[in-house]
Amino acid sequence: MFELDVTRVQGEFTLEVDLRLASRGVTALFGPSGSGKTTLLRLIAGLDRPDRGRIALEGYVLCDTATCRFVPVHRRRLGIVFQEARLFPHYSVRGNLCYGMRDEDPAAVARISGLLGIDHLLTRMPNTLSGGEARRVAIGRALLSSPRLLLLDEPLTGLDGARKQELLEYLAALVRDIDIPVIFVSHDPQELLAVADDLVLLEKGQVLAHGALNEVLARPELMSRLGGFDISAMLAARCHRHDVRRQLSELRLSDGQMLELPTLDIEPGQWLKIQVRARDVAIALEPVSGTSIRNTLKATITACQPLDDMASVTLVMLDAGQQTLRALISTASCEALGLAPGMTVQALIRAVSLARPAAAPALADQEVP
Ligand SMILES: Nc1ncnc2c1ncn2[C@@H]1O[C@H](COP(=O)(O)OP(=O)(O)OP(=O)(O)O)[C@@H](O)[C@H]1O
Repeated sequence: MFELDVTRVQGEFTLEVDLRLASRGVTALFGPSGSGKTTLLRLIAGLDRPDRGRIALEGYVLCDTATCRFVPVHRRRLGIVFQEARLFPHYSVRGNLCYGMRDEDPAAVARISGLLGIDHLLTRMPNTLSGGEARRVAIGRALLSSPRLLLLDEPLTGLDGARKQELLEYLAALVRDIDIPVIFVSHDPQELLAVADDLVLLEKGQVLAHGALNEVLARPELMSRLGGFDISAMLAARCHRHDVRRQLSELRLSDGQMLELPTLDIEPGQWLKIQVRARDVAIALEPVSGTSIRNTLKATITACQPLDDMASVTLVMLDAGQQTLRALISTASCEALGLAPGMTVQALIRAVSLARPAAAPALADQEVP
């Protein structure tokens, strides 16, 4: 477990955070500009000291003001990747990758460079690399130093669309392969949806919410604070087949229900997560015909909750084959249909609204529901 219980005052601003993060997986730090993300990252890295508090990783204390313990940045064994790659210009890519390794381990270099797609760059010098390639090398170097924790501070910022997408794909695959906690700071909801397991929402130096990404995204009281996220659900589904003529992919949920969406680049048989935005889900009491909506899922209502900041809109929580789905409908419709927990309804979802989060990889076996 990664324990963070720190306070730091900077002028008018106070960061006050008390968090327990998982030992594995990606925790996204999200919050508006000035909410304290960088301040927190600098405390974890050991670039600044808290005024009060303790930071411990798997019981190893990095900092504790009560006992005056402070492990300096170079002895924390953290992998840190900033917005800019900061490679050593006089070392080759291989030299950069091996820089922080205690003993050179060709098998580890081969594994990480394979995962990051930089095998062909190993003899090149940093000034010959593109921005995206240099970031991949920086991430590889951070990982090969056998860190206890990986800190990624907006590692994709400033890359153009194609390079960003490419690096996101490598990153999404990589973070599933490593066995240390990863803290990922980003302003971009699509990046976080692709790589994060958990989300910490910061505001004015305080933790407003912390939990599994899917659960935090579903909390109606956070809707206005989550900016670009929208309320959504992530459904795990298996690619059943592709219909080339109609340019659609058919997916099946674990209970056998089917979804159709524009063709996905995934092999039949593979599992993946699909983002379903609550505002793209409508509800009917009975199966409907004569509609353009291609997807109908039978679901049970588990809760109906008007939004705190918009009472004319109700969030309906649904259970579809033991997966949570959400629908945002008008409170007037909710009342007119008499919707209530326990009712079985039809959730209608437009095919074109369904999306696989950018670069989200196929699910690993242990993630399949
Ligand atoms: N040295 C300092 N002295 C006084 N205030 C500071 C100092 N450094 C940062 N702050 C303030 O602390 C607050 C948190 O800043 P921080 O950089 O952690 O935010 P952030 O969430 O990373 O923002 P961004 O998304 O814009 O990078 C801001 O109000 C900032 O002005």
